[in-house]
Amino acid sequence: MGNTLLTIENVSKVYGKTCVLEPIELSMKKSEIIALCGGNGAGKSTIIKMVTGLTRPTTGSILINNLDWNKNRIEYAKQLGYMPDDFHFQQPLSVVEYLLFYASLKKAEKHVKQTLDIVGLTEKSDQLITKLSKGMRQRLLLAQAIVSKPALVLLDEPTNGLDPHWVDSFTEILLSLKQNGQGILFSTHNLSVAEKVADRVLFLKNGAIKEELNFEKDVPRDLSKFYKEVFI
Ligand SMILES: Nc1ncnc2c1ncn2[C@@H]1O[C@H](COP(=O)(O)OP(=O)(O)OP(=O)(O)O)[C@@H](O)[C@H]1O
Repeated sequence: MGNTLLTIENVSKVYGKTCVLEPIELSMKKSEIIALCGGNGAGKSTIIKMVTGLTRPTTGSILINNLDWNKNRIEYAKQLGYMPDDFHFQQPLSVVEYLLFYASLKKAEKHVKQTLDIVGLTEKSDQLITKLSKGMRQRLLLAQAIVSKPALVLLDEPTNGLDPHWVDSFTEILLSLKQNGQGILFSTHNLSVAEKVADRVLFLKNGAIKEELNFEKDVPRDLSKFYKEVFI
């Protein structure tokens, strides 16, 4: 259990009469990066939202650092940072005010300046968040997810809207989080990002994990070829 960060056991999700996620099992180590890939509606966001605690699983259990959301939500929440796939900023806050607010929830105000620097938003600190471009919004959402240096970083489609420079920087940011001992579970349609950073890639289809590639076991990193052969 010592090196285990996340344990997902027999977790499924049913909405009404529709099963959108078959029971899955996943054990993730500290410092591990896992990418969830698969077509639209495959179940990637559902998994991530269940790990955050925002959506409850229909069956099964999820533990982060051996903590159970059902038993201690506050300690559970402290373990994670979450970047949603879409978020519409409505509050009349500046970039730095927004990040300070989220940082204060986790007593991480001292990391705000450094985090704005990491995501390249220092110069935009005083800009209203409602006036940010899509890519800048994404970078602010990433900042919000990593500012408290959580043990587990959950990112839903983090590279959506990022320009090529920031896609590259994003991969570097993830690798530096890994170096810090943080684990990352993220969903992506960007197979080259998954290839570059992930230790493991899980391929989902119709609410089930169909394939898993473990790069630690020397699988060649050509996901687009693999994806075409298996999924199209
Ligand atoms: N609140 C909900 N009520 C009913 N069905 C839902 C709800 N949220 C998601 N679903 C369904 O669950 C399935 C999986 O959705 P999910 O958002 O997890 O897919 P995804 O793999 O993240 O897709 P995408 O790549 O399009 O973001 C879809 O069929 C979706 O319609």
